[in-house]
Amino acid sequence: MPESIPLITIDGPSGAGKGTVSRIVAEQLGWNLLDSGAIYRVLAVATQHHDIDVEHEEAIIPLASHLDVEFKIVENAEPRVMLEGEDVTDIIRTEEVGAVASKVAAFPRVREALLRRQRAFKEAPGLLADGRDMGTIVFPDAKVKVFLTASAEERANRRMIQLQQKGVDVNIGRLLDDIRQRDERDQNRKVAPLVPAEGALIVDSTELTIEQVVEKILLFANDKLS
Ligand SMILES: Nc1ncnc2c1ncn2[C@@H]1O[C@H](COP(=O)(O)OP(=O)(O)O)[C@@H](O)[C@H]1O
Ligand SMILES: Nc1ccn([C@@H]2O[C@H](COP(=O)(O)OP(=O)(O)O)[C@@H](O)[C@H]2O)c(=O)n1
Repeated sequence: MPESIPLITIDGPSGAGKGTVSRIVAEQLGWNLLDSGAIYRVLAVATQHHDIDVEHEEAIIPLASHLDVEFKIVENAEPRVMLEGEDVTDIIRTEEVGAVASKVAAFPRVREALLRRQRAFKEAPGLLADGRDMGTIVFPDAKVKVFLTASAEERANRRMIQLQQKGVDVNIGRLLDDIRQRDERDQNRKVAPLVPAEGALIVDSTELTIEQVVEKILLFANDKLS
């Protein structure tokens, strides 16, 4: 019965550590993982492939409804993200695609079109879902909700290190501006704005290691689920 499938949601701004921590927690629990941001990012790339104006909600809705996205599981590595059969795993992680994703994500009917697809990830033995509205809109009944954040400076710094490790040339000032703009758009949009869900554990990871964040979340989850 779907009601009995346990859920942990982790929402928060860019660079807070949601993806990293979600992967570790899901692996430790042996649960499924939903990286909802990847779906918005794939949609952003799809608008570019199909020459669709990102300001034009009506044109994006059919693309969102029929988005041909697949997460290919690879042993001991990150899943590969496929759009219409093409591997877009690396392209979707760029800051440019993140910015377009947050534009298309501001359209209410585009979000609506992606709801069912996200909810379908709820399968036994459990689901760890990360994004912006996992605890507020997509899975409001989740027993365990976390809001993971960190200062904008720390998040920009983490992104810089992450991109440098991939060999990408970065400018910290520009990264910080991008992060602030995306925060502003995600927090102030009319539908599904980025806000902590009621009852969420708020974790500020600015001064915490990844291990400390994982430990806090697992403790909270154990308590809520037992
Ligand atoms: N608590 C932490 N301390 C230091 N670095 C972190 C921490 N959490 C995550 N990171 C690093 O920050 C970068 C961004 O994390 P990520 O999980 O992609 O964030 P998000 O999914 O919230 O955008 C990654 O390189 C990750 O290893
Ligand atoms: N559940 C979600 C997930 C992402 N998004 C949008 O998609 C963009 C990219 O999400 P992401 O989670 O991949 O971004 P990062 O936190 O990894 O930078 C965000 O800036 C949001 O605008 C959303 O609106 N709702």
